[in-house]
Amino acid sequence: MSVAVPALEVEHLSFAYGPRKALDDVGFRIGQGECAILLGPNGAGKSTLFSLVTRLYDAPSGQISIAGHALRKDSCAALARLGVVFQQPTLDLDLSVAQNLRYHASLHGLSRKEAELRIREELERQGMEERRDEKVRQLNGGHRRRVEIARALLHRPALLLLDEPSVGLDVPSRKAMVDHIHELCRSRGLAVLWATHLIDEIGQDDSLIVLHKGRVRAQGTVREVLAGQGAETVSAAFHRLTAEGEG
Ligand SMILES: Nc1ncnc2c1ncn2[C@@H]1O[C@H](COP(=O)(O)OP(=O)(O)OP(=O)(O)O)[C@@H](O)[C@H]1O
Repeated sequence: MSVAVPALEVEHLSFAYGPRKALDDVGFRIGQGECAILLGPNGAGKSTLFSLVTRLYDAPSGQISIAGHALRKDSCAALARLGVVFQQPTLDLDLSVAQNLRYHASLHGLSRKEAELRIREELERQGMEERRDEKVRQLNGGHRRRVEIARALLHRPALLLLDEPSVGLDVPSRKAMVDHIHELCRSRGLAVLWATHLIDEIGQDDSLIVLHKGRVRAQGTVREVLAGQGAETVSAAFHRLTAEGEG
């Protein structure tokens, strides 16, 4: 992939549930190595956006491209470059860590040998290698999340979607996860779209996309969004942006 190709490009994306508009002409780009935080109050359209990027729903209008592959025309190539961690855990609790990961690797067509190499690499990266033969049921919430992130990375995606992955984690587990994701962006050039309500998870170098009532209200680096709102904190900028149009 050339440097100029964004990991995710969304153009003129709209979606409605019957008469209810959920997304209205949404557009943004996420470059390689960029960690983009998606902020929005309840009902802003975050889950709808994720459902369209993962192709759970088809977008009737607009265009989504993942690593240069148009999702509608070239969906296999586009989805092959996508990793996802859903809000609800999706591991099989009665399989071991390694079995869960092997299953995912085989779905992505990795050879057994390549799968074993990558499983070891991802588990080591998160300090989980010695837990590989334990059943997922025996792991705590933070460790389960680590396995889910390892699984989402096995096929080396260009873009990782994270849907509030830190919900329910204790403070040390959250911090470990946030640090790990930022490190992946820096060291591997992984691009991330991360939906969260937790403003303290945002890093200095992250970019922000603020969604409200189905429209992008602001996007840019943390500094640009703060300057645009004349705000000192992300929290203050967020409240200004999402108070507009209320009532
Ligand atoms: N299945 C559905 N049928 C009808 N309306 C829906 C459906 N799912 C979502 N909506 C509506 O679409 C809009 C966007 O919802 P969405 O769930 O995408 O927002 P969200 O930002 O993910 O919210 P939350 O933070 O609460 O998960 C809301 O007005 C919501 O009520």
